[in-house]
This record gives sequence, C-alpha cells and structure tokens, in this order.
Amino acid sequence: MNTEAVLLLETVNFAAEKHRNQRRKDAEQTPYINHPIGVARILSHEGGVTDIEVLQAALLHDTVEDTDTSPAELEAKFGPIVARIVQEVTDDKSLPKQERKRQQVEHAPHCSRQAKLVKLADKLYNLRDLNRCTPVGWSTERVQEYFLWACAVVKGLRGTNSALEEKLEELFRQRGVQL
Ligand SMILES: Nc1nc2c(ncn2[C@@H]2O[C@H](COP(=O)(O)OP(=O)(O)O)[C@@H](OP(=O)(O)OP(=O)(O)O)[C@H]2O)c(=O)[nH]1
Ligand SMILES: [Mn+2]
Repeated sequence: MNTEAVLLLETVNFAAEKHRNQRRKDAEQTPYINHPIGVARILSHEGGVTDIEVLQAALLHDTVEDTDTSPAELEAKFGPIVARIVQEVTDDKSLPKQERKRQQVEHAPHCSRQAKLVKLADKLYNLRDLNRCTPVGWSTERVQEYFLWACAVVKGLRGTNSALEEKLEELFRQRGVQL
C-alpha cells in the first residue's frame, strides 16, 4: 500500500486513541474524533491540500491542547514538521480564556502557511458545527460572539487558501459579520 495512506492511518489511529474518552459539546455527545477527521477532510476535499504533513497535523491538531499528548511524543512519532504545526495551533491552556482568545487573533498572521491552513479548516468546521446545532449551555449571544472572534482570527489568515476563505466569508456574511 502507498506510504502516505499508511501514514495517515497511523495518524488517525493515534488521534482516535488520544481522544477516545472525549465528546463534542452537542446534545448528542458526538465523539470528539469526528472533529479532527472533519478538519483534515475539509483540507483535502474542499481546500485541495495534498501536503501530507498538513493533513497529519490536522488530524492531531487538538491532541496537545486537549489530551495528555506532549510535543515530544508527536515529534518522536511523526517528525519535527508535524509536531511544529501542531504546536503552532495549540493554545496555552495555562492562560485565562480571554487572553488565549486574544492571542489567537494576535498570533494568526505570524503562523506558518501550513499552520494557517489547519487554522482555517478548524474554524470552518467549528462554525459549520455551530450552524448545525448549539453546544449545550451556549446562548445565542455566545454563538454570535464566537463568529465575531473567529472572523478576527480569520482576518489574519487571509491569502492562504481561497476556496476555504470564500466558504468562511459566506458564513460570516450570513451572520452579518464583516470580514
Ligand atoms: N462549534 C462547536 N465546537 C465544539 C463542540 N464541541 C467541542 N467544541 C470545541 O469548543 C471550542 C470552542 O469553544 P470555546 O468555549 O470558544 O473554547 P474552549 O473550548 O477552548 O474553552 C473549539 O475548540 P478548538 O477546535 O480548539 O478551536 P478554537 O475555537 O479554540 O479555535 C471546538 O472544537 C461543538 O459541539 N460545537
Ligand atoms: Mn479544533
């Protein structure tokens, strides 16, 4: 079998094991792994991305932030490039939430092109998910707040992938949010 297919299976299996006990915040408690798989799929299917390291980083993008995975573990298993992309899209969970959110806006323009791709697909997935259903405990205002904040992050990611950016623009437009 081709090497890249084997590598992607190894990567998705690693992510599935790491996220095995986590669920999304929707009422149905969708398995969390649906999200990283969906982000990688947006990149390949809608973004036309074929860079294997970007697709691997998409599958792994929430492992360091949300599970016991360390950057060193990713580097040993998947190499320095994949580990670096994941590190670039990982929020510092020791910071207060407001500060974390502010840093995403501030750091977005300085990310590598590979990290920008993962961030665009992550936001596109999460915004579509918000349109699909509201997370348990979220008010309409909180949903709108997320769209506003995501728009500020996406502004700093522009010029990376026009297909993904156009789809994001349309979602913002539907919410009356100006990119
Ligand atoms: N829309 C939606 N999001 C859900 C759901 N379940 C879990 N999430 C995750 O929640 C995060 C957004 O919620 P927030 O309250 O803003 O952030 P927090 O989890 O970091 O505190 C996203 O994290 P992230 O992927 O790390 O991205 P980011 O928002 O930090 O960029 C998203 O993946 C769901 O059912 N719907
Ligand atoms: Mn994510």
